[in-house]
Amino acid sequence: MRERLDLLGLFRHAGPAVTIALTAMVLIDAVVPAGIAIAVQELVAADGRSALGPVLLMSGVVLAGQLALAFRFPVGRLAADRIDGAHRTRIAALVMGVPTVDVAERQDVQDRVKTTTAEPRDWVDRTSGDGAVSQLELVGHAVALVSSSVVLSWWSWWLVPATVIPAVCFRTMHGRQWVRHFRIWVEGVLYHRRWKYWGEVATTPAAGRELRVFGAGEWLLGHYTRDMRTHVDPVWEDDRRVLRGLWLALLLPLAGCTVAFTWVALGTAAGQGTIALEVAVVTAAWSVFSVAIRTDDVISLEGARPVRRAAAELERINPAPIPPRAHAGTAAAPPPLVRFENVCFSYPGRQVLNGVDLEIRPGESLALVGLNGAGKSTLTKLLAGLYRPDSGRILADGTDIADIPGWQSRLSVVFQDFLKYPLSLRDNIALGADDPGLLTGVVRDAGLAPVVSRLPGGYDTPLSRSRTAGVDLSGGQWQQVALARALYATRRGARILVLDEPTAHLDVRTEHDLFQRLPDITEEISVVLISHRLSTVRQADRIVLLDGGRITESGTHEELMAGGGQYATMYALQARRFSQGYEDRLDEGDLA
Ligand SMILES: Nc1ncnc2c1ncn2[C@@H]1O[C@H](COP(=O)(O)OP(=O)(O)OP(=O)(O)O)[C@@H](O)[C@H]1O
Repeated sequence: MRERLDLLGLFRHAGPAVTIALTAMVLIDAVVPAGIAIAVQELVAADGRSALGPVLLMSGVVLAGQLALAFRFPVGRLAADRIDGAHRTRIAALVMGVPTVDVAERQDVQDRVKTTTAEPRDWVDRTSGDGAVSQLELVGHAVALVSSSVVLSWWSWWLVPATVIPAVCFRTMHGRQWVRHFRIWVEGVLYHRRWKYWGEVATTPAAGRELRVFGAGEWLLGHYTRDMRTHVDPVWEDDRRVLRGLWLALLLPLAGCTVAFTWVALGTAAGQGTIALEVAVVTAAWSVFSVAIRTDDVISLEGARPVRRAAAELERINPAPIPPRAHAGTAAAPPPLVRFENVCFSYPGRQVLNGVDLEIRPGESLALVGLNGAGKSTLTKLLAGLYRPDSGRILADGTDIADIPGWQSRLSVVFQDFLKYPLSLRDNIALGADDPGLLTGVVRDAGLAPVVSRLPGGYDTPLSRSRTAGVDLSGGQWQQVALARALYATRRGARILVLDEPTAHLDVRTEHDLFQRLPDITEEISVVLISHRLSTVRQADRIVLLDGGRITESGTHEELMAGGGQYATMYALQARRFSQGYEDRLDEGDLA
């Protein structure tokens, strides 16, 4: 019951006009049979008197019914779409509202997000909006039953249970058959996906080449048929069962109608009621029957249930309000002194940081180096407050960053896997906080100015081939866009700039130019730079080496080289390989 009320409550997202219009149409549709019964009664009873009134009544009822029928689907679609829009926005806000990313990364959270926001692909898939509209229609069915019952009771109140009870029993039985059918279908959905997959493989040109060359067509069709039969055999078997059961179940409302028709006919013959009343009652009994056999809402309600449940479970993740951005023009505070104190952190089943002690001093450029998988990116995500340490603390000017409101707006990051928005260059950099005065400067600093001059629409060129007049950029140019985005945030108040492999896709010259400019463009900002190219990090004020979950070396390039530790070994090895023309990344095997 609660789930059903919740569904009706979703109409608050459809807007009052649409909700009122749809409710009116559903109610008109529901009372049309009773209205026709009354109009027919009036017509028959007119008998010689002017039939103008009854004819007008009949015309009005029929017309209203037809109009309601014509508008019900588009208005219902509009309501469902608005509800779905609000529902999906709410889910996105819920997930976005969690300041750390560990919750969003959880498999159970991902599964629920997928369930609750998926577009319907198969006949069993339904959205929240579909469920809400079906629930309203169910209310309409109840109104239809009540209004027809009123007409039936004019003959005898016994006619109401005699017709309505078998009709409700039929609806319940047939509804259960549909729910069972639905569940059988859903149980085999894994095989459904598989045979869909085999079907796609069989018909795509790329796969077609391989299948022909390797003569694997028969093998693939075998899989296709086997998986399809595994899924559809139980469904077809249940189809047959439903059809067999439907005949038996239909006997119930038919028996109710037959009793009503016979009773009324015999009564009229015996002079118990007028012909006019008989016609009205027979029409109402037919209406009860027709309401009983409309069970299409059952699938919508059942299909929307997992969507609603997943949404309710996501509601429990308890989001915080999305933190405000730092604003341009506000006197930006100087960069803080950041201290990692004995920080430990694990992903599920894997400890990555094991007692990190580290200082990021105000305004310094700090290079963080280490082998692949050492935990460098993880450390910067902890700094950005995207994860919380399992133990230990990260302090900014003595306060735990978890207790600093809007901490994330004080940072700017170029992530290794930065996003490429299919939007204009302007939006890709400003992310909606447009300030033309800042844009030109960061584009120049990121080395993007020549690219912008070649774009057909300048800053407003969509960076996606799928958009009208859109263009795509090269990997290196996209990286410059990500850098410009990060620099833009620093101009708006961020005071720590994290660069995680910011030049991995840049050519040597562009990279060299960028690092030459970096000290000037990041003045009064702390910079944390992660790079595998040790030739580029050597210019940093300080270099720290992360190994075995701890900071094991710290100093300037010269100090670390003189120390002869792991950094010195890595540097020497990389310099040698570079001079021989090899790629300059190192992994554990190189140091053995
Ligand atoms: N979201 C995650 N869930 C589970 N494990 C993760 C996740 N992100 C990273 N890891 C694991 O944590 C370890 C450290 O990863 P991280 O990306 O921090 O290393 P890194 O030093 O930045 O590596 P690279 O130099 O290759 O970029 C790796 O073993 C990685 O597989």
